[in-house]
Amino acid sequence: MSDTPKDLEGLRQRIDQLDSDIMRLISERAECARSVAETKTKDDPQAVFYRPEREAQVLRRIMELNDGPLDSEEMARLFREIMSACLALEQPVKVAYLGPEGTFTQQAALKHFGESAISLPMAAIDEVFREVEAGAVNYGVVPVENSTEGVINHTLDSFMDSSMRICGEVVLRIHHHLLVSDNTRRDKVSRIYSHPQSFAQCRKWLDAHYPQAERVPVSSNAEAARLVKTEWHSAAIAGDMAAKLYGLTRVAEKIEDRPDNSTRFLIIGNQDVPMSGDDKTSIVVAMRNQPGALHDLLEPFHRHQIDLTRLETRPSRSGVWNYVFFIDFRGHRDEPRVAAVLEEVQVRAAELKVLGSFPMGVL
Ligand SMILES: O=C(O)C(=O)C[C@]1(C(=O)O)C=C[C@@H](O)C=C1
Repeated sequence: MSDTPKDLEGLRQRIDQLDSDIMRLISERAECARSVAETKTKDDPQAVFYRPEREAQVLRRIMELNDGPLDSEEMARLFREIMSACLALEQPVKVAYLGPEGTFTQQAALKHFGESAISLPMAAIDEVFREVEAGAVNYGVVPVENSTEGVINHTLDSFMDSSMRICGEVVLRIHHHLLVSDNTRRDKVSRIYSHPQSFAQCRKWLDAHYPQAERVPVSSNAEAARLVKTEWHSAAIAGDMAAKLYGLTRVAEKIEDRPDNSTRFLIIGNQDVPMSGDDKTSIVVAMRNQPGALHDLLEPFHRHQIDLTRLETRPSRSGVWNYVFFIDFRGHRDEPRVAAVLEEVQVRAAELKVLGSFPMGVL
């Protein structure tokens, strides 16, 4: 770095030169990806181009190699976009998400697949499942749990009726803002629109700042933002994407009660994902309704020292007062230790479905 020029003109010339080098290297990388695609289709005409385990490895490696000055997440985000563009060159990937446009789920889809993916909004979670199942899109993105409000039951229930598998996860920090339009009389806000989950995540802030305003629940944050455009006495609680989409202004930023408020989303698809080196597995298990059933189910995990990351109970679709358990744990189904546990659980359970093994969310 000792030959780095010090004057503005010299620095800009250096940047131009570096940009040319970066562009040449990105093009070379893209050529490589194109050759990867040819190799994949030569071996298998039905080849799958998107490889979640490889993408996770590429991003983790970049984060490990990086020594600044950009922080590792920032660097990984740049590579996320390069890979997204390379994948689009192999085959554009089509992703359905819980819409409408401007929702946090769209943000999660773009964070996971990058801006070169074609993303299509769906009106409901089961529609996302149906589109993937029908082959109209390659993957789907649905929310599964929020750190403040807990699990999204609709998503768990959709897995019970579906053969879809989980191919990945993405965690998004959720920041809510109070938004108004140019027409809003800010001192006269008497109605606030938002999704019920967002109201719940901002309850204390609303009680403190807008105790008198009517809270009107709507189907999504983006819908809340859309409604505000036409009413002078209304505001919306929504995120940045919705604010940008509808040209709204933030009156108050990051109004969520908990600063670590985040939502986990799942990537659903038709493929079994190989090991990436840092994976998670999701299963759904129905136990016979008898004393000690939950203990019997969990005991093998404890004995094989497998780390459970989540356990949810949902009413079973068959029979009153029967329950199924959704369990997430660290490890991949191809690891011998995990395979052994799954075999034992299979014997003890009335029914076991492996929803998928997939890379832990990287970004
Ligand atoms: O390694 C592959 O299989 C590729 O297709 C290349 C590549 C990449 O750009 O690095 C692109 C898309 C895949 O999802 C994973 C990685």
